[in-house]
Amino acid sequence: MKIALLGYGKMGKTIEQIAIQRGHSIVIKTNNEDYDISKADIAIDFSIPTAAFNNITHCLNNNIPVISGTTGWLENYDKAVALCEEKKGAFIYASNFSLGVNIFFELNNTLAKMMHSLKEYNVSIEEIHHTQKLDAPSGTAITLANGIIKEYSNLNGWSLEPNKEDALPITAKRIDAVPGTHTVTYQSKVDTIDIKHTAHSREGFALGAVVAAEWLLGKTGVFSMKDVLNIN
Ligand SMILES: NC(=O)C1=CN([C@@H]2O[C@H](COP(=O)(O)OP(=O)(O)OC[C@H]3O[C@@H](n4cnc5c(N)ncnc54)[C@H](OP(=O)(O)O)[C@@H]3O)[C@@H](O)[C@H]2O)C=CC1
Ligand SMILES: O=C(O)C1=N[C@H](C(=O)O)C[C@H](O)C1
Repeated sequence: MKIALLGYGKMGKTIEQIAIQRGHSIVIKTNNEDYDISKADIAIDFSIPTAAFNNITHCLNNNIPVISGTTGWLENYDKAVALCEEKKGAFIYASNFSLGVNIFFELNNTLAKMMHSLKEYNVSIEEIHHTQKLDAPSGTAITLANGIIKEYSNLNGWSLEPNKEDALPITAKRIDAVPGTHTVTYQSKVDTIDIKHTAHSREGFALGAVVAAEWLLGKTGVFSMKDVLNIN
């Protein structure tokens, strides 16, 4: 595949290495909006929250399938979906492309189904990332929170404030070069249940994005990593 890398930062560079190892070529690598997308078979956007939606719409308007891993732009997700459907294009967004985190999402959903009626446990999320991260909480933490909130009728959303009524608390920590650690905790007076995913590098995210691009090429529609990984 001829791949356009929209965003050539930490993730763009890791994706480049893995894509080349898997026999693909990189025809565009850019850190701005000045590129000729018609040269590419598919685009992979790992840019910044304020640029992702423009990159995605530019691809869809030019009939180029697009993968986006950029977080912090989801207020425009429904518009991206509508445009993809209108143009009969192909689009995947995932807050986290790694296989391990997508399994962790399923564990989180199952655990929330088991815990929601046990009122002695309080649920919370902690995420830890490197200090260069622009958004908080992480996209992955938001996906985890949504998986929990849909099981809890007393939770109306999530909050970075610790004691907000009706909200699932998320703590976001920024430490040195941490690639991404997520912990979901259920705490009672007598015990604690934690489930935790720790990324050791960016390779898992990058491999998942390339696998998603390979899977998406030739398809039409809006998909998720559950489709790519054939989960459920
Ligand atoms: N879904 C997943 O699995 C993962 C998602 N992410 C997300 O991916 C995004 C990128 O992460 P990361 O690579 O670590 O961040 P970086 O800051 O290292 O890279 C982002 C790059 O985007 C560039 N950029 C700025 N404006 C544009 C534009 N208009 N078009 C294209 N590129 C642009 C930046 O350039 P400049 O520095 O010049 O501004 C920078 O090089 C983040 O939102 C992060 O949360 C990260 C890891 C995994
Ligand atoms: O910015 C990052 O680095 C990461 N961002 C994603 C997120 O916001 O969840 C995925 C991963 O945790 C790394």
